[in-house]
Amino acid sequence: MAQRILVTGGAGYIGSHTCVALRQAGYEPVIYDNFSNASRQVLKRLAAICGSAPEVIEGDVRDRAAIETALRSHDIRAVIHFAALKSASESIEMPLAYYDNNVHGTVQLLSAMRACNVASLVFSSSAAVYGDAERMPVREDSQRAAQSPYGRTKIICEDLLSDISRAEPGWSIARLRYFNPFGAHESGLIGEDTRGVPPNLGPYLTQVAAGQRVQLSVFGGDYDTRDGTGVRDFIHVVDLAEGHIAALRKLEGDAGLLTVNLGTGTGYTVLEMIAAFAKASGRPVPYVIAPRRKGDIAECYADVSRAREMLDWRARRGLAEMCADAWRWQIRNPEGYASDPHREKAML
Ligand SMILES: O=c1ccn([C@@H]2O[C@H](COP(=O)(O)OP(=O)(O)O[C@H]3O[C@H](CO)[C@H](O)[C@H](O)[C@H]3O)[C@@H](O)[C@H]2O)c(=O)[nH]1
Repeated sequence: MAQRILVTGGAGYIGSHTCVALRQAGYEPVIYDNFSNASRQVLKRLAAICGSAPEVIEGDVRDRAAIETALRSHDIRAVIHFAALKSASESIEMPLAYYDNNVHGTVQLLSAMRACNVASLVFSSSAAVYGDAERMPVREDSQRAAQSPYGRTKIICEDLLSDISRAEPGWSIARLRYFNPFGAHESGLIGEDTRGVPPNLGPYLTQVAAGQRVQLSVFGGDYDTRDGTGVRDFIHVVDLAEGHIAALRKLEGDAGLLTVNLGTGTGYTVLEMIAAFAKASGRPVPYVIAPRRKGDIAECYADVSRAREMLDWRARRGLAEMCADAWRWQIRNPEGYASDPHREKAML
């Protein structure tokens, strides 16, 4: 029987793509999600892609008893822990919610896992832990210095995981530091469903190209980069999802603690992203250069050598594919998962 993997936050953007990758790799994902920032529609879409929907448990990661029940009743072997709040800017306004969901949630999850003898964990960390790193591409052993409460919750969880793995050697833990996910599954059935004003470049760009927003504000045109705008490592969400399978496989072999960047190793500027997206969509992307955004850094892209060596994984999809897939998702789902149900029926 396929090994069952509990995927907290499995109905979210990266989580849903990881459920597809898990099925393709012969695992059985069990989604654990409180749907606070995800749609139940994703389940139908996963069924259309995978042949059947994964099992779903509606629950909160801060509910230790509910996680224990989920782990025991589904004979779970490992956990991929996505469930968290993820907006750096929002975290500045509401730090307590971030510490509660991200740190307290992880403590509860780990306690439940220990009680149930489930000792294999893939943890969602972020390039946000690096802050304004001195050297690019940034290596895993760079100093961490987060710029936001969100980034600090990730550092605290990373430290918690290293302390636990030192104290209790039975654990197998991968801390994966994601760079900037973009794109969607090639089917156009699952993608990033942003509620309200998108805080990140990818969905904002997509909505401007679709005519849902008038123009993009480019935050800062005077950085010390090749065209003055910020540089980031945009990674196709399906590549990112596949990185989790590589990590899971690695954990099956060795106990211990791994920390790995999941990026492409290539940085693109905001203006390069705009040009690539305009090309992929065939639509103009009006923009204006605006003041720098508070807390932003000039550039951040990954050193990917450890991912290659330790996980035998690398990103395979390029910028054009990322943009084309994001655009397909957008035009098929102009309102995200809340799009017209008749239209949805026609798609499935
Ligand atoms: O409307 C926008 C949105 C973004 N940007 C620019 O686009 C780049 C990327 O910004 P994002 O908000 O998309 O992503 P960040 O790199 O700021 O942060 C994201 O990636 C980080 C990891 O690198 C963390 O995970 C963080 O939580 C997540 O929001 C930055 O130069 C930003 O200034 C714009 O110019 N206009």
